[in-house]
Amino acid sequence: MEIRFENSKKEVSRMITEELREAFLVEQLMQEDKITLVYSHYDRLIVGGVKPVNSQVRLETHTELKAEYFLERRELGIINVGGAGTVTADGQTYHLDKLSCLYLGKGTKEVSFTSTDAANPAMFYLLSAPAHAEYPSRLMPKEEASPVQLGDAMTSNKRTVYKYIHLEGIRSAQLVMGLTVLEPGSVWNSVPPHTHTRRTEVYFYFDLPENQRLFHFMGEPQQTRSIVMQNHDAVISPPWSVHFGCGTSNYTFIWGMAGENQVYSDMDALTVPDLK
Ligand SMILES: O=C[C@H](O)[C@@H](O)CC(=O)C(=O)O
Ligand SMILES: [Zn+2]
Repeated sequence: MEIRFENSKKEVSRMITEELREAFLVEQLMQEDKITLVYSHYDRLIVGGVKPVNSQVRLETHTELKAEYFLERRELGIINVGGAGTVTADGQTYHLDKLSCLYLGKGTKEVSFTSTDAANPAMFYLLSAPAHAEYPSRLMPKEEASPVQLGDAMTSNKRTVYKYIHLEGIRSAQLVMGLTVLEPGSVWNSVPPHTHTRRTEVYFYFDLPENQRLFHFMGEPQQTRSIVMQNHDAVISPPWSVHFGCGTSNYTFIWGMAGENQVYSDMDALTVPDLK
């Protein structure tokens, strides 16, 4: 597991492209038959991915956690972005079709991932936050994730937000998680943009065709920076940073947050002309 520490606003404002990518971009999370994990010190979020093909893959603890098992003091949100698969947690088997979400609460000891069909493997996106209270594990298919329509075709940002782990959905100690599907022809996500110093956010982009790219914007609103991303890359958004993107094609993304509170609508809104 890779460990990444924080960077100050001032430091970030002076970073060259490579430094910015090294600090915030998490590349290619979906590796065959192994778990990729990055521990960010922004709200201690762990971002990861696993694509089981030929074998069952287990979630192991890591020396940095000083824990007997990964979820001893943590909770985990899982969203499948591939073919059908199963997650087994302490003997209980959960079936996840594409875009189903599974929440595993603190105290879950054994976690493993399998694909139903090796020819169309599951791809599980993982986001974990520290948890000091136990909430029940729960599966939620996309159909139950309260869709909200946002944006307009005229501003190329027509999209549907699905919330899974939040105050009115799957309850958690601090994790908030869901996904946003852009309509064909719409390419701008999270515009008009916002910040929320109360929470760190991580974006994971998928269903972006191989030879297309996503321009993810970060930084202070009056000093934006961009990171060019590919399908299955994630990006860490510090609490003080804007987070929005534009694709050269249609795409979908998972957003996830942790921090001071769990109120989804508690954003500090910006207008497009606020940006520099
Ligand atoms: O704080 C909330 C997150 O940035 C996302 O939910 C926003 C988003 O998916 C969108 O507007 O498209
Ligand atoms: Zn946000």
